[in-house]
Amino acid sequence: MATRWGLCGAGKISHDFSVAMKTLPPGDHQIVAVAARSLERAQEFAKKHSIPKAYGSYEELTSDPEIDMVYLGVLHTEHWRVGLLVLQAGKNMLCEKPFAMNSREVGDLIAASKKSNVFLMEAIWSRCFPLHREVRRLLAEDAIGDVKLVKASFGSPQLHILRSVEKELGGGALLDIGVYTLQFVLMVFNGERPESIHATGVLLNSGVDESMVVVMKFPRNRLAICFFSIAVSLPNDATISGTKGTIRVLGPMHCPTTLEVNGKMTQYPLPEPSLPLNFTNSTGLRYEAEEVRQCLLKGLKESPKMPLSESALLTEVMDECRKQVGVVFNQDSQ
Ligand SMILES: NC(=O)C1=CN([C@@H]2O[C@H](COP(=O)(O)OP(=O)(O)OC[C@H]3O[C@@H](n4cnc5c(N)ncnc54)[C@H](OP(=O)(O)O)[C@@H]3O)[C@@H](O)[C@H]2O)C=CC1
Ligand SMILES: O=C1OC[C@@H](O)[C@H](O)[C@H]1O
Repeated sequence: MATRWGLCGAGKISHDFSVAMKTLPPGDHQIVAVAARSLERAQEFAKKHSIPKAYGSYEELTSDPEIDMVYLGVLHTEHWRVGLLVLQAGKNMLCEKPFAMNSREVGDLIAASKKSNVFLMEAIWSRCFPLHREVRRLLAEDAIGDVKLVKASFGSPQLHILRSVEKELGGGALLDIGVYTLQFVLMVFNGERPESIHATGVLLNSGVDESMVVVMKFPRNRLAICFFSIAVSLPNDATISGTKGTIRVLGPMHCPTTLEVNGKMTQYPLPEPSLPLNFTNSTGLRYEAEEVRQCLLKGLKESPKMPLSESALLTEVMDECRKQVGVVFNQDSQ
């Protein structure tokens, strides 16, 4: 039986997610409904993507018994509020990154999923790409010896995008794109907690971070450096340096298709989209959708690829970076 999806939010990422779903077998995945804050907008989206049902509120979608899994594609600032609505209604949920605005909100989402005994995953789609399976295999087999240093960058000029720059919309480089570089480091170090974090950054007038550099030290003298910016382009790649070799994930490291291991390149091509996309390589969103389906089929409540404990740690690291750089959201004082 197909996994029956409901989409909360009819914005840019929900569009790309819907296009990606078209690259999967319809017998495995179906989008049965979309909800937006306005019915008209939901209906327009549903028509474009041939989705049978459209709702003018998220509440209506969460009480649709035909939905197995909700994809939450609303702004960062809405993940907590709408996420709680979904989880408390007893629905499984794949929540766009960043999971929420801070550790308190993430803790609430995790607690709500446990209380309702439903599946929950932060949509760190990078981890579901086939290339990542290979990276994990190489690390597990010690193919590059002891990992000593990890480096990851993500720069994307998006100062013209309101949600990237406005504090009330959850703006800043860290939560939007820095999150990918930090999760990469945590993935390499198997969810271990860093011993120390040093973050420095540059703020926009709105008080959110334009650019940041984060240096972390992990147990057994292992280091990581992440740098990211919403003002400039960067290589957007990631390098894992070990005593016996190097693994490089070429840009775009958050949705990667090229892997270099000790100088040898391998490509992992993506399917072509049936409609124009808003973001790079978005047909790769298919892999997280399939990961969710496989977890549901196994009766899992979280994904081993992005466990809830790692989402919690990732958010704690981001909280600490924001504290050091001086980015404070209203949500931090609630
Ligand atoms: N995995 C990936 O590669 C990507 C992930 N994302 C993540 O997806 C999420 C949405 O990003 P994106 O699609 O670019 O954003 P959009 O600007 O397209 O907004 C998404 C939805 O958020 C809701 N929304 C918009 N403005 C407001 C507001 N002022 N108050 C309350 N809700 C609002 C709307 O829902 P409605 O339609 O119901 O009105 C809108 O459709 C973010 O958390 C982002 O991090 C984004 C891009 C790429
Ligand atoms: O997840 C994302 O990846 C691509 C970026 O441009 C976008 O802002 C971000 O949300």
